[in-house]
Amino acid sequence: MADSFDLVIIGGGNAGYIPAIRASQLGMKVALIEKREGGHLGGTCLNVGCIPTKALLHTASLLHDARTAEDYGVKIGSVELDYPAVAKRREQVVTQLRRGVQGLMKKNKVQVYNGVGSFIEPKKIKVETHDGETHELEAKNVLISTGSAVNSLPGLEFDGDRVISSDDIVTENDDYPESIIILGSGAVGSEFASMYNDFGTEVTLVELLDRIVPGEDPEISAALQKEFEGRGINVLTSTMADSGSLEKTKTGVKIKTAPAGQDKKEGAQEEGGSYGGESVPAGETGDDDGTLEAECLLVAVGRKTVTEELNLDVTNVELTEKGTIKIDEFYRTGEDGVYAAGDVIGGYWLAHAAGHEGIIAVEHMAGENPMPLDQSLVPRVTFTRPEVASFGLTKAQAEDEGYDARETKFPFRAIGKALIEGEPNGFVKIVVDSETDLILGMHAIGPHVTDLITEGVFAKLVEGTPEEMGMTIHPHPSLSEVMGEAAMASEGHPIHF
Ligand SMILES: Cc1cc2nc3c(=O)[nH]c(=O)nc-3n(C[C@H](O)[C@H](O)[C@H](O)COP(=O)(O)OP(=O)(O)OC[C@H]3O[C@@H](n4cnc5c(N)ncnc54)[C@H](O)[C@@H]3O)c2cc1C
Ligand SMILES: NC(=O)c1ccc[n+]([C@@H]2O[C@H](COP(=O)([O-])OP(=O)(O)OC[C@H]3O[C@@H](n4cnc5c(N)ncnc54)[C@H](O)[C@@H]3O)[C@@H](O)[C@H]2O)c1
Repeated sequence: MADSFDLVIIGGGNAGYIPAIRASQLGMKVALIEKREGGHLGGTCLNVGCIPTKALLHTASLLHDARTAEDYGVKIGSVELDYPAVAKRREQVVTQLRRGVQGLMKKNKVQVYNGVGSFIEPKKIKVETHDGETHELEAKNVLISTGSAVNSLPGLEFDGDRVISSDDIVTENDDYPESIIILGSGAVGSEFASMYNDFGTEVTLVELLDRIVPGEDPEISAALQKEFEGRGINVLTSTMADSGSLEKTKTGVKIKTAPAGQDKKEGAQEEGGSYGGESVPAGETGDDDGTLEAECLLVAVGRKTVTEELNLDVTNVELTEKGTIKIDEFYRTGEDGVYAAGDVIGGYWLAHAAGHEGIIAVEHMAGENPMPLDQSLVPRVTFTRPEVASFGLTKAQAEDEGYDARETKFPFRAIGKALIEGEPNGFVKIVVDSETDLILGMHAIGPHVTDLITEGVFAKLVEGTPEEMGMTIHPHPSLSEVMGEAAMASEGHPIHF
């Protein structure tokens, strides 16, 4: 006999377990299916994404602080990285959070199944467990949240040793490379470039487009590149790696690179680019024999959606050409009562976006009246040193959309706390509609901007103006003062610059 549920969710990442909790709060009987071995919930983000990477980046940041401690009058002596201990701590953090999510499922009476979920019929789901058991679940509604997985390029297939993915880095327990070539400078490529550079690894960052973090404001890309190069990272933009030339040697890899042709760049912009989408194949290079050599090659050119095991053919769920599931503003697919959220639908491939999308989907199922997600309110964050954060439109994008936009920039070097913390580089930009004085976007690089950006998002959410942000009293001395100053600068009266 099939078990019956108000909602069956396939995929236990942010777009799955978070809406499971919300659905339970709304009185639904919920089942959550997760295929990861060990039944670990939390998806990419908790197991191989946000959390383990940020744990590693925290160590990188501590290393940097320890190496520069003498500038602040603290003598530490020799500073060394104990990688097995770093990996152990990373795992402790991940394990503790996994337990937390498991506990939340229990608390919210969500029935968790560990196995592969697939459609038998649009409202009948099969779970095949790893030890060969099968369960059938009847569902009034289904939420597909099967997420995304690492994606390589033809000729650069992952081998876990010389040609590696982000999954390999965050599950490595013993060692880290002395040198690395990183293909792709989106969030994955740039964060690992920053981390390995702090670890002491020799890093070459190769980007097909003409600037790194190409999804960000061009001035942010230029500022990050300057910081990276100042730290000794070899940054190659407008550069194409020839996958056919890959050679695995006794000690590592060799690959040829050449200037990227315009056609390839356009392909990358259309199909991939930072924050989601499909990657473009690494093509042939020209005559220039710019051979790169390193211990390993990280391919970080975007991810692919996971839908193969779902047996979508028995439903009216449709896929786009890029393999993402087609949805409407409430995340309804083409099949009545079947919704989809998270990386599997494309858009911003970010954990916080995934969770919000899933919540809107289940609130809609429950007959609540959720507001559709405003994409311009999704903060985009990159945890490099220095950090990058943004939301909404750049000035150029705003003008393309017909706004009479004005842009103002305020530097961190005019903020006392930034000097105290030894982080004077960076700035916050605010883009405003000159006609209405409403905020259209913010773009920031510098200390803790991944935290600071939320103030701007909230101001935009409540249709606040820079005038009101400027009137908000920011504690002194704090980094948050940069937000108030940027807002006052937008009104033509910054105080400290
Ligand atoms: C290295 C890295 C770092 C990142 N850092 C950040 C960050 O700092 N901040 C941020 O916002 N985002 C970050 N992201 C992106 C973030 O991880 C994703 O946007 C987020 O995990 C998407 O959540 P999701 O639930 O849609 O998909 P996923 O997290 O991919 O979860 C999908 C789940 O579904 C399961 N599944 C798939 N098919 C089936 C099936 N048929 N049956 C049962 N289960 C199935 C999978 O095992 C998986 O657990 C990072 C990503 C990577 C790779
Ligand atoms: N801090 C965060 O929020 C965070 C961290 C990591 C990952 N993520 C998410 O995970 C997803 C995957 O990240 P990603 O960085 O792998 O993908 P991405 O799409 O963000 O960036 C891929 C980059 O690779 C470049 N590229 C494509 N083909 C190339 C080639 N052949 N050679 C060189 N460069 C090439 C693209 O131009 C682009 O800059 C993203 O959507 C991102 O939002 C988020």
